[in-house]
Amino acid sequence: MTIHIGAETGQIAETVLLPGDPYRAKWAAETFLTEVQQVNNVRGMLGFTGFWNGHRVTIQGSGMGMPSLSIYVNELIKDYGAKTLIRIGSCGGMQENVGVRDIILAMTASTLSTPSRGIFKELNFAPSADYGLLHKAFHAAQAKGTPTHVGGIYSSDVFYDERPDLNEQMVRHGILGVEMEAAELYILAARHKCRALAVLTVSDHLLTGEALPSDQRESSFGDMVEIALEAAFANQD
Ligand SMILES: O=P(O)(O)O[C@H]1O[C@H](CO)[C@@H](O)[C@H]1O
Ligand SMILES: O=c1cc[nH]c(=O)[nH]1
Repeated sequence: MTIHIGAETGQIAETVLLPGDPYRAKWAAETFLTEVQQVNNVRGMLGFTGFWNGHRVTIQGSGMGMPSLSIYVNELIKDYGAKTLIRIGSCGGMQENVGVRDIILAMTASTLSTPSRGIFKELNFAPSADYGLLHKAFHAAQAKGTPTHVGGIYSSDVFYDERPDLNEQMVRHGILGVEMEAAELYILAARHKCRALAVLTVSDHLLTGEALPSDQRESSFGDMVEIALEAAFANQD
């Protein structure tokens, strides 16, 4: 049991999927896992452990933004021994060829700042995904036929952005989408020698203004969860 996670030692699997939304954790656990046990409800940040194709996996909400994710990921790694951490999140599309419902596999995550800024000081560390997970996720997505993009994303500290000039530069430099957690996940994984990846579903588009209606989100998000699970456990069957 930690300050923010009520699970007993041993109740968290080595592989953890991390949606920002705790209700997405509940939906994904109930939809994709068997023998599901709720392992956290501290602050309503729901977490569940169960099995997928015989593999033990935890799905734990991370909250919105890097400071929140940092709390859960620090405790999952340091107190519960998590080794593979895959974010399953929504994001805003930023390129014309990226459509709503498409999947983005975040190879790198640019930022203005992260909770780790203080330790890096003048170093502009480049947060990047675990290549093995990225490679497996790409093949899993291709096998499904889900439109998938691999490349750089932007992890923002704000949802309501006031810097259109910055967005212009990111679009110009090929950034695929914007979300709010992946960069700090990648940094923490690097620091603690864990594997991390962000698998994202495009829920809205910054250039077109298109947004996925809430009733259509579940099925699109399903592909993302399956891709994450297949990547985590590829070659382990
Ligand atoms: O859908 P989730 O995983 O929460 O991710 C995205 O949605 C939230 C903003 O609405 C932020 O957490 C952002 O990263
Ligand atoms: O952070 C996010 C998530 C979804 N859509 C956005 O535009 N931003």
